Amino acid sequence: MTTDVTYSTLRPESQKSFDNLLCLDINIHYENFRLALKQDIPLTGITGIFGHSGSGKSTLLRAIAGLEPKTQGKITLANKTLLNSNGALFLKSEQRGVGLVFQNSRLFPHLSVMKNLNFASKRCKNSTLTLNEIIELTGLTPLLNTPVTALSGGQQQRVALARAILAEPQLLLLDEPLSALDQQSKAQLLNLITTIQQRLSLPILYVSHSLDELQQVCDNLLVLTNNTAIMTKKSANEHSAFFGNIHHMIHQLTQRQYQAIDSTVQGNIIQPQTSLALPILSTNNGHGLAVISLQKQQILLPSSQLVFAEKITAERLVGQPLRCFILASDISICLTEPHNSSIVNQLQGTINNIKKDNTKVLLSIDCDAQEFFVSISAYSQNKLALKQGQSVFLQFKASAVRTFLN
Ligand SMILES: Nc1ncnc2c1ncn2[C@@H]1O[C@H](COP(=O)(O)OP(=O)(O)OP(=O)(O)O)[C@@H](O)[C@H]1O
Repeated sequence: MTTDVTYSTLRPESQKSFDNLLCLDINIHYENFRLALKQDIPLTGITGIFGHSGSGKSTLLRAIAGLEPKTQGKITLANKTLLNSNGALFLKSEQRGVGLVFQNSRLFPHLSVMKNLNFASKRCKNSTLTLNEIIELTGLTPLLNTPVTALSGGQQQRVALARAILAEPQLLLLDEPLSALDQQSKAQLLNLITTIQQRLSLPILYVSHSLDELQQVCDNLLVLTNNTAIMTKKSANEHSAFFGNIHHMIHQLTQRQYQAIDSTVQGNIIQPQTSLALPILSTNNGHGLAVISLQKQQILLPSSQLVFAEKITAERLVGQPLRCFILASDISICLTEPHNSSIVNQLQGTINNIKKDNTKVLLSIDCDAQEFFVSISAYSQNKLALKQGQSVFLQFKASAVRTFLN
């Protein structure tokens, strides 16, 4: 059976400003797989690429990097044509201005860190940063004489990142860069990736099948899915729904899991959840709990969840947005304000929408203009006679508020 994957966005040509866009209009066909993608991606911040295993994430990065000779169509990067198969133009990988870091760092194993970097810097110069500045930025100074085979996975990935940015790419592609690392190294490397993006104003495309990871660092999300029922719909909105702000896209994916679509739909790809980026009011309320703020209400979570931003002092964390998520299954509903409960988070909200899926119900609830998702059984919905427009209380433990570290 051929897996036919078609992605499209329908923005009128006249409304495009190409200067700051990666424009993709491509077709890649293997014996059992076809990827068709029309999508413009802004060249700002970090864009996550998410999807099922086999949905074409790595193939897409390879096509952009010029490593996929079967790519048909057109790719332009800020007005520079990388590929135009009609005009028989296929820029070589090294001419594209695109850096690529894979899951495995692919360094020269017989050389030290410094020799790996020297080798790269002989072939390409970075006019913004010196080699020393890149070494400092990536925290490699103490490791320069170490053979790369003696480095941990996280350290090897830092060398791979340093090597990639030495070439001063216009776009950096990261293909599952954290997948071989432990949790602490993952958190450190995510910090480094964000720092690199900001210091160099370098747009990054970041492939991962970990939504937690993407939620932590991405501004936008492109979702690839071989869900032909969704992707072949004619409406422009349906198509553009697959690219957008990270939090919005996670909410879109959450809602889609409760839509009765035809049998071609593949299994669920995320756990239904509320994705948040809320300002920190306090890093510790005196009881080991941090406080983040909705407009009028507050959410408590374990202070230990703030470790992600470990280099920043507690005072500087206050006012910064914290990215976190709460699984829909971790929130319960109460009709009256719960006064005698050990559960620390109790938010008042209004039911916006109710979606049913056999025995499960997904409630979309507005709390201070923030959308929350709550999944309960159809039995509970009946018992409480929940209706659209009804005022309710959401309850969840501090530990239900998760960041990437949780
Ligand atoms: N050179 C190739 N020849 C034939 N089929 C290929 C080739 N490269 C990839 N494919 C097929 O293309 C499909 C997409 O593969 P790809 O590696 O891009 O998916 P992915 O989304 O990155 O998956 P994963 O998350 O598992 O890494 C798969 O079905 C794969 O078998």
